[in-house]
Amino acid sequence: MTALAFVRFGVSCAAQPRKAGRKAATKPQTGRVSASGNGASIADLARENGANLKTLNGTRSESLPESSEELGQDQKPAVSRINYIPKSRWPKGIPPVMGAHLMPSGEVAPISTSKGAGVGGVPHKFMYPKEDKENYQVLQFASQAAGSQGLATYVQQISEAAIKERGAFTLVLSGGSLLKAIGQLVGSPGVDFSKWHVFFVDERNVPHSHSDSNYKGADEALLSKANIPREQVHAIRENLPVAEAATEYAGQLLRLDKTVLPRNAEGLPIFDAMLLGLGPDGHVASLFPNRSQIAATDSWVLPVENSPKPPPERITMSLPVINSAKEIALVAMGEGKAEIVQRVLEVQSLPGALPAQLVQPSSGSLKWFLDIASAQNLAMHKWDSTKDFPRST
Ligand SMILES: O=C1O[C@H](COP(=O)(O)O)[C@@H](O)[C@H](O)[C@H]1O
Repeated sequence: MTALAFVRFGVSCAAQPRKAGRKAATKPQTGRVSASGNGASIADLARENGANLKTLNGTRSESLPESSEELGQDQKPAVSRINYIPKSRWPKGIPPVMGAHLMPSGEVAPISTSKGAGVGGVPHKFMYPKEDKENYQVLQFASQAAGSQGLATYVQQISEAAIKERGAFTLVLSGGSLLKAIGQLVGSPGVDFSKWHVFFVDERNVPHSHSDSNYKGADEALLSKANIPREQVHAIRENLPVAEAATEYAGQLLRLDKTVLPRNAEGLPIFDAMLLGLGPDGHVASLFPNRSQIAATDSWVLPVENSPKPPPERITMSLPVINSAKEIALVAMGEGKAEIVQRVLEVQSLPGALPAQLVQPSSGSLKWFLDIASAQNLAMHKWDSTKDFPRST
């Protein structure tokens, strides 16, 4: 049995563009195409879609220099650490599309921490552990615009179902690039924002007016435009010491009526929808590789100090809370996410090295939202082969 279903939206249409300057597809195809048995590789897919194969197959020359000779003497050690991007590569700063960030050490954060795994040998394949994970899906859209539209539609559908069922919809937001997609729902008939309760999976410990604040991003993209009652926007408090902010947020969640935020058998909150971004190092929320927060099982909300991605102080929901959600969307679109998407979906990391691999809802469902650019390194056509790719046994 295959542990992970793969669905392509719209990618079999002729000449779906992925380059800027060509009009992007905005509507997802309604039909679903299973990867199994169609024999198409990502390269085939790219050809079908008019993508430049050389770019798709080439190593990401913008990530790493061709050889250490390109670097000055003082930067050579960075090259030997193959997971690190030399700062000299982008004198004007790391392109935001890479989602890169400087660590307190002054180095640029690793694209992924498991790159060495399997080098020179057979990589260990990442598998979602249980066989009965029919609820885990990878959705690949023909363009970022189509993926954003797909995400908006997904949220709209969950919202409608939840409101019909119990008169409320609970949505947990991340910061970053996915917020704009949800903003598209403003003005959509059929979205009853008055029943929405919005939460934050993580926040940076800065004032809400600060450009680093996830609340600010959500406010600009959605909250200021949609008629969600302010008391139903459950923000992580600003201007508190980080540990207090975490405790205060857990308190906010605990105090909510169970008709709004039900609990599961373990007493954990069941959010209707949780939208997670994917950092270039494999982080989700503010759960960073190899940090103690990943292992925390006794708190709903955790403080983070010395975050490898600035700002250093953050507040994050814990993995048990994330994994109790009914629907989780892991959103990673654009070429800058291609490498980490491949690592997370196909290469088994050391425990804790890729937090995104630990997003495994216990009884809910997980959908990856990818576009053709972020999925370009995946060997999805092999996923159903237990010989080539023993994802499930
Ligand atoms: O720092 C963060 O980064 C992740 C990923 O953001 P993206 O812009 O690369 O999508 C985000 O999901 C998280 O909420 C945020 O605090």
